[in-house]
Amino acid sequence: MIYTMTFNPALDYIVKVPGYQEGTVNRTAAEKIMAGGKGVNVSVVLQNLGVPNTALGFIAGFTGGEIERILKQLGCHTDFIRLPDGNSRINVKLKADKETEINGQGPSIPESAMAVLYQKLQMLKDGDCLVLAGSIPSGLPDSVYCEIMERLNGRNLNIIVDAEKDLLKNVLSYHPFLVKPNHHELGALFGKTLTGIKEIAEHAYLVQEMGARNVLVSMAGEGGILVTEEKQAFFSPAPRGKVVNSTGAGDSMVAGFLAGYLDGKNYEKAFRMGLCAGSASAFSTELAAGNEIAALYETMIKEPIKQI
Ligand SMILES: Nc1ncnc2c1ncn2[C@@H]1O[C@H](COP(=O)(O)OP(=O)(O)OP(=O)(O)O)[C@@H](O)[C@H]1O
Ligand SMILES: O=P(O)(O)OC[C@@]1(O)O[C@H](CO)[C@@H](O)[C@@H]1O
Repeated sequence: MIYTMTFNPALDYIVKVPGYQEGTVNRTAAEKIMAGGKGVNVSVVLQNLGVPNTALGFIAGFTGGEIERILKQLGCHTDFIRLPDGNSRINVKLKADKETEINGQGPSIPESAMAVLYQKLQMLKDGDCLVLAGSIPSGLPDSVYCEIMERLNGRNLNIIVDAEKDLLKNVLSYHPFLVKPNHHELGALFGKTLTGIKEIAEHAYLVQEMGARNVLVSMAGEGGILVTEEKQAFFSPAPRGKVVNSTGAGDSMVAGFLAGYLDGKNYEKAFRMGLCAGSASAFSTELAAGNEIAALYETMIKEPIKQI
């Protein structure tokens, strides 16, 4: 079974505001509310690919209720912990000439709720996957993903981490199965701006030396790089298409990678599926549907993936 864990789920309020101007009243040309948060998005895309999974996390208030309702409507299985106070955040995604995001802080998570989470995680069995994805509400320490991995140490689990800065750095020594920074996040780990495939791949190898088993680096429209535990490195450009909404492209990539990997344990297939799921979401108003991912995969399978 696959579990996704989102500490800070959100309602994503996606607004199109052509000609947006600061300091004045702007009117939207289109708007949409979606359930969001990185682990939540992974769950939705896995579900769209027909891969059973459970979305774990904390929700609060009327916004939390709406997140759960939307996910159920999409056919997702959820097992959220309800917090006593506050509201799950609303993250604003402003699509104008440039894309601007305002992500909320989210409700605080009391120790009693953390205890319920740790209890719940005891249900994970050998062979299960756990996706730890997204930021954590302020008030929780940057070591919280480590704490989870520490408690699960010794079990035969595949743990995937999609996080940045110390939240990511701290888990590496626990040997996660996969980490998926984008190339900016990868550079930030080393206090650098990375350019070019060679430099990005070299730093992906460094992250592997720090403990990650597999490192998948997403590069938005430039594609991605995968460094595997078999010491192979692949680069592929992204499938071509018209970008409509790239929110959640990275999460879709994680879902596609996992779905591809679990179907035959082949890293090249997993990488292709990751790229296709990421791009299919970027080319769609919502997160990618299974048939949209499959259609890109059919095109992409005709081209060999470059080993670097
Ligand atoms: N402009 C684009 N054109 C084609 N594919 C794209 C584009 N943007 C994203 N993708 C696809 O999605 C994958 C992940 O994108 P990206 O690197 O933007 O992830 P991310 O930064 O984690 O995104 P997010 O935080 O918005 O989920 C890319 O590797 C690519 O396959
Ligand atoms: O604030 P975080 O947890 O880093 O990111 C949250 C978020 O921006 O990530 C998803 C896209 O990847 C969105 O659904 C959501 O709003």
